[in-house]
Parts: sequence; C-alpha cells; structure tokens
Amino acid sequence: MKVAVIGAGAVGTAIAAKIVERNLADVVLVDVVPGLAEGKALDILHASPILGFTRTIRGTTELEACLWSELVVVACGRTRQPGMTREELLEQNAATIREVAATLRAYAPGATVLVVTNPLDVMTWLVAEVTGFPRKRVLGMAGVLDAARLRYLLGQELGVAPKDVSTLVLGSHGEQMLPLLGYTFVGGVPVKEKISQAQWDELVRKTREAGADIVRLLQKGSASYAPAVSVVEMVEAILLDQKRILVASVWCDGPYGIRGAYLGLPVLLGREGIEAIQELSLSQEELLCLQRTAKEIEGLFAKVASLRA
Ligand SMILES: NC(=O)c1ccc[n+]([C@@H]2O[C@H](COP(=O)([O-])OP(=O)(O)OC[C@H]3O[C@@H](n4cnc5c(N)ncnc54)[C@H](O)[C@@H]3O)[C@@H](O)[C@H]2O)c1
Repeated sequence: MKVAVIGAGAVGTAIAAKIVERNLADVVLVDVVPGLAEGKALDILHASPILGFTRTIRGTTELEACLWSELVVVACGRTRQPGMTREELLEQNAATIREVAATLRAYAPGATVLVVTNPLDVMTWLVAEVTGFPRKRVLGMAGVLDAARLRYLLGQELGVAPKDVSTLVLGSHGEQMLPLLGYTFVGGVPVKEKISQAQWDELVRKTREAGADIVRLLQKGSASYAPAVSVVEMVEAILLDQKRILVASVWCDGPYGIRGAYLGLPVLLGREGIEAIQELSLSQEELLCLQRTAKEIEGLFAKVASLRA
C-alpha cells in the first residue's frame, strides 16, 4: 500500500511519521524545498529500530513520485500569520494546489485524495475540479480536528476524559463552523443536561478561535500535531476500510438542501472514500446556518475560478 504526502512541513511530516509508525502504508513524502523531505524521511526512519515499524518512507522533491499512490494527502502551502483568516491564504495556496492536483491527475489517477491545505473547503473543491476525480474520492479534513478541540474543552469544563465526550462539528473550517449541541454527549448523557447554554456558547467560541490562538502563540506557523492526528484517523479509516462515521469536507449535491458545495458533513468513510453522506435531523436554525455557509463557500469557488482568468 502506498501513500503520498505532499508537503514536508509541520503537518505533512507529522502525518507521514504517524502513517509509518502505525505500519499503515509505505510513504512518499514530497516537498519543493530541496533536501527537506529527504531529511525528514531519514529522521523518521532512524526511529524505526526503537518503535519497531517496518514500513518505509522516502523523501523527494519530485511530485511525480506519487505515481500509482492509493491515497494522497495534500498538506502543502502557506499557513496563517497572526491576525490572518484562513480565507486570506486563498490566492497563494490556490496556485500551489492547482499545480499539485494537475500532477495527481496524471500520475495517481486511482487515488483517493485527502486535503489539509487551507482554506480547506475551497482547496478540496479545487483538487476535485482540477483532477476530475469522482468526488467521493476527494475529501478534506477539518471536522475531526474541530470536534477534537471541542471535546477537549468540554472534558476540561466537566472534569472528564475528553475521550468520553463525543460531538459533531459541521459546516466550514472557520468562523462558520457549526458544533451541534444536540449531538454532543458525555459518557452517553446529552451534554445539555450537564451545562448551561452560556457555558456551551463560550466553549463554541473557544473552539472557533482555537486555531487562531495557536497561530498567535507560535507567531510563526500554525497547529500541526492535533491536525496530523486527525488526518491519520481518516487515513486509517480509508486504508483499513473501517466504515467510520466521521465529519469530512465533502461534495454535497442534495442532502441538507445544499446543491453543489464542499463543506463539512458526517460521512461513512471506507476504502471507496466517501461511501455515503449521513443526513442528520437538524433544527431549522442549524439547517439555515449550514445552507448559508454553503453559499459563502460557493462564493469562494467563484473567486478561485476568477483568479485563473
Ligand atoms: N485542515 C486543517 O485543519 C489544517 C490544520 C493545520 C494546517 N492546515 C493547513 O495545512 C497547510 C500546511 O501547514 P504546515 O503547518 O505543514 O505548513 P508548513 O509551512 O510547515 O509546510 C508547508 C510545506 O509545503 C511545501 N510546499 C509548498 N508548495 C509545495 C508544492 N508545490 N509541492 C510540495 N510541497 C510544497 C513548503 O515547502 C512547506 O515545506 C497550510 O495551508 C495550513 O493552513 C490545515
């Protein structure tokens, strides 16, 4: 099994390391900076005697090395600077993603592509547009991370292990993310029975700002460890055909009254990529929020398309 990880920065390198550590697949790590991916790959391989993994990893500057990969993780491009929104990365990252996607179309035509690059939903759409791959094979990671951040915060608030908190965060990876109070449970008990609306609102605010808080603290670069772990959760679900139900940025053309947008929805994830979109029962307000978000993301598609003209 071969996985290509494009971008040997903070996120891409952590993803590559976790894939081989878990013996999920052999990895090709690609970066445009000479020596970077090769150096990172060697560093990871030197851990193999201690961690006991047997999968290999190779670093290269050649995008063509993704040849016949079954899964490609796209984690290249710019990160936010303090004070920036993810959307402000659109122009710079669109050019990079176009180039990468054109290579994938030629060299990895059977691959499932998992996008990490921001702004997430629109970059995922761009990969689908340029590759022309069936849309069930092009998806993005954000909802797993946003839910993990909310689960952590709820665990802290209630003094329980974050692992025992479950939740769903739909919509976009940004200001418009939609955490679902009615689908949030602590040890199987609805969280509504444990916290007030004001507490919930505050935790949602902190979740929305979690990425920006890390950017501000780091001053250079953005979150990488939890994003990488979130991506590998999805990689595992795909490679091992686990039929997990996870939130991914996916092409929605009908469900939730949304026609023609990439945004975060719960899906059944397996070897075929997106095997189904789960339709949840939402309040009128939640549904409207999701539909409004889809419209905003569609606006970004148009903006990317105009950049090309
Ligand atoms: N979806 C999410 O939840 C999420 C979370 C964290 C980061 N991100 C995004 O992931 C991206 C990567 O983040 P990072 O922290 O690893 O950034 P980074 O700056 O550490 O690494 C990015 C790497 O991409 C490489 N690159 C640029 N153009 C390339 C190309 N054409 N081919 C191959 N490599 C290329 C750069 O040389 C660099 O090494 C950013 O856009 C960031 O905003 C998304």
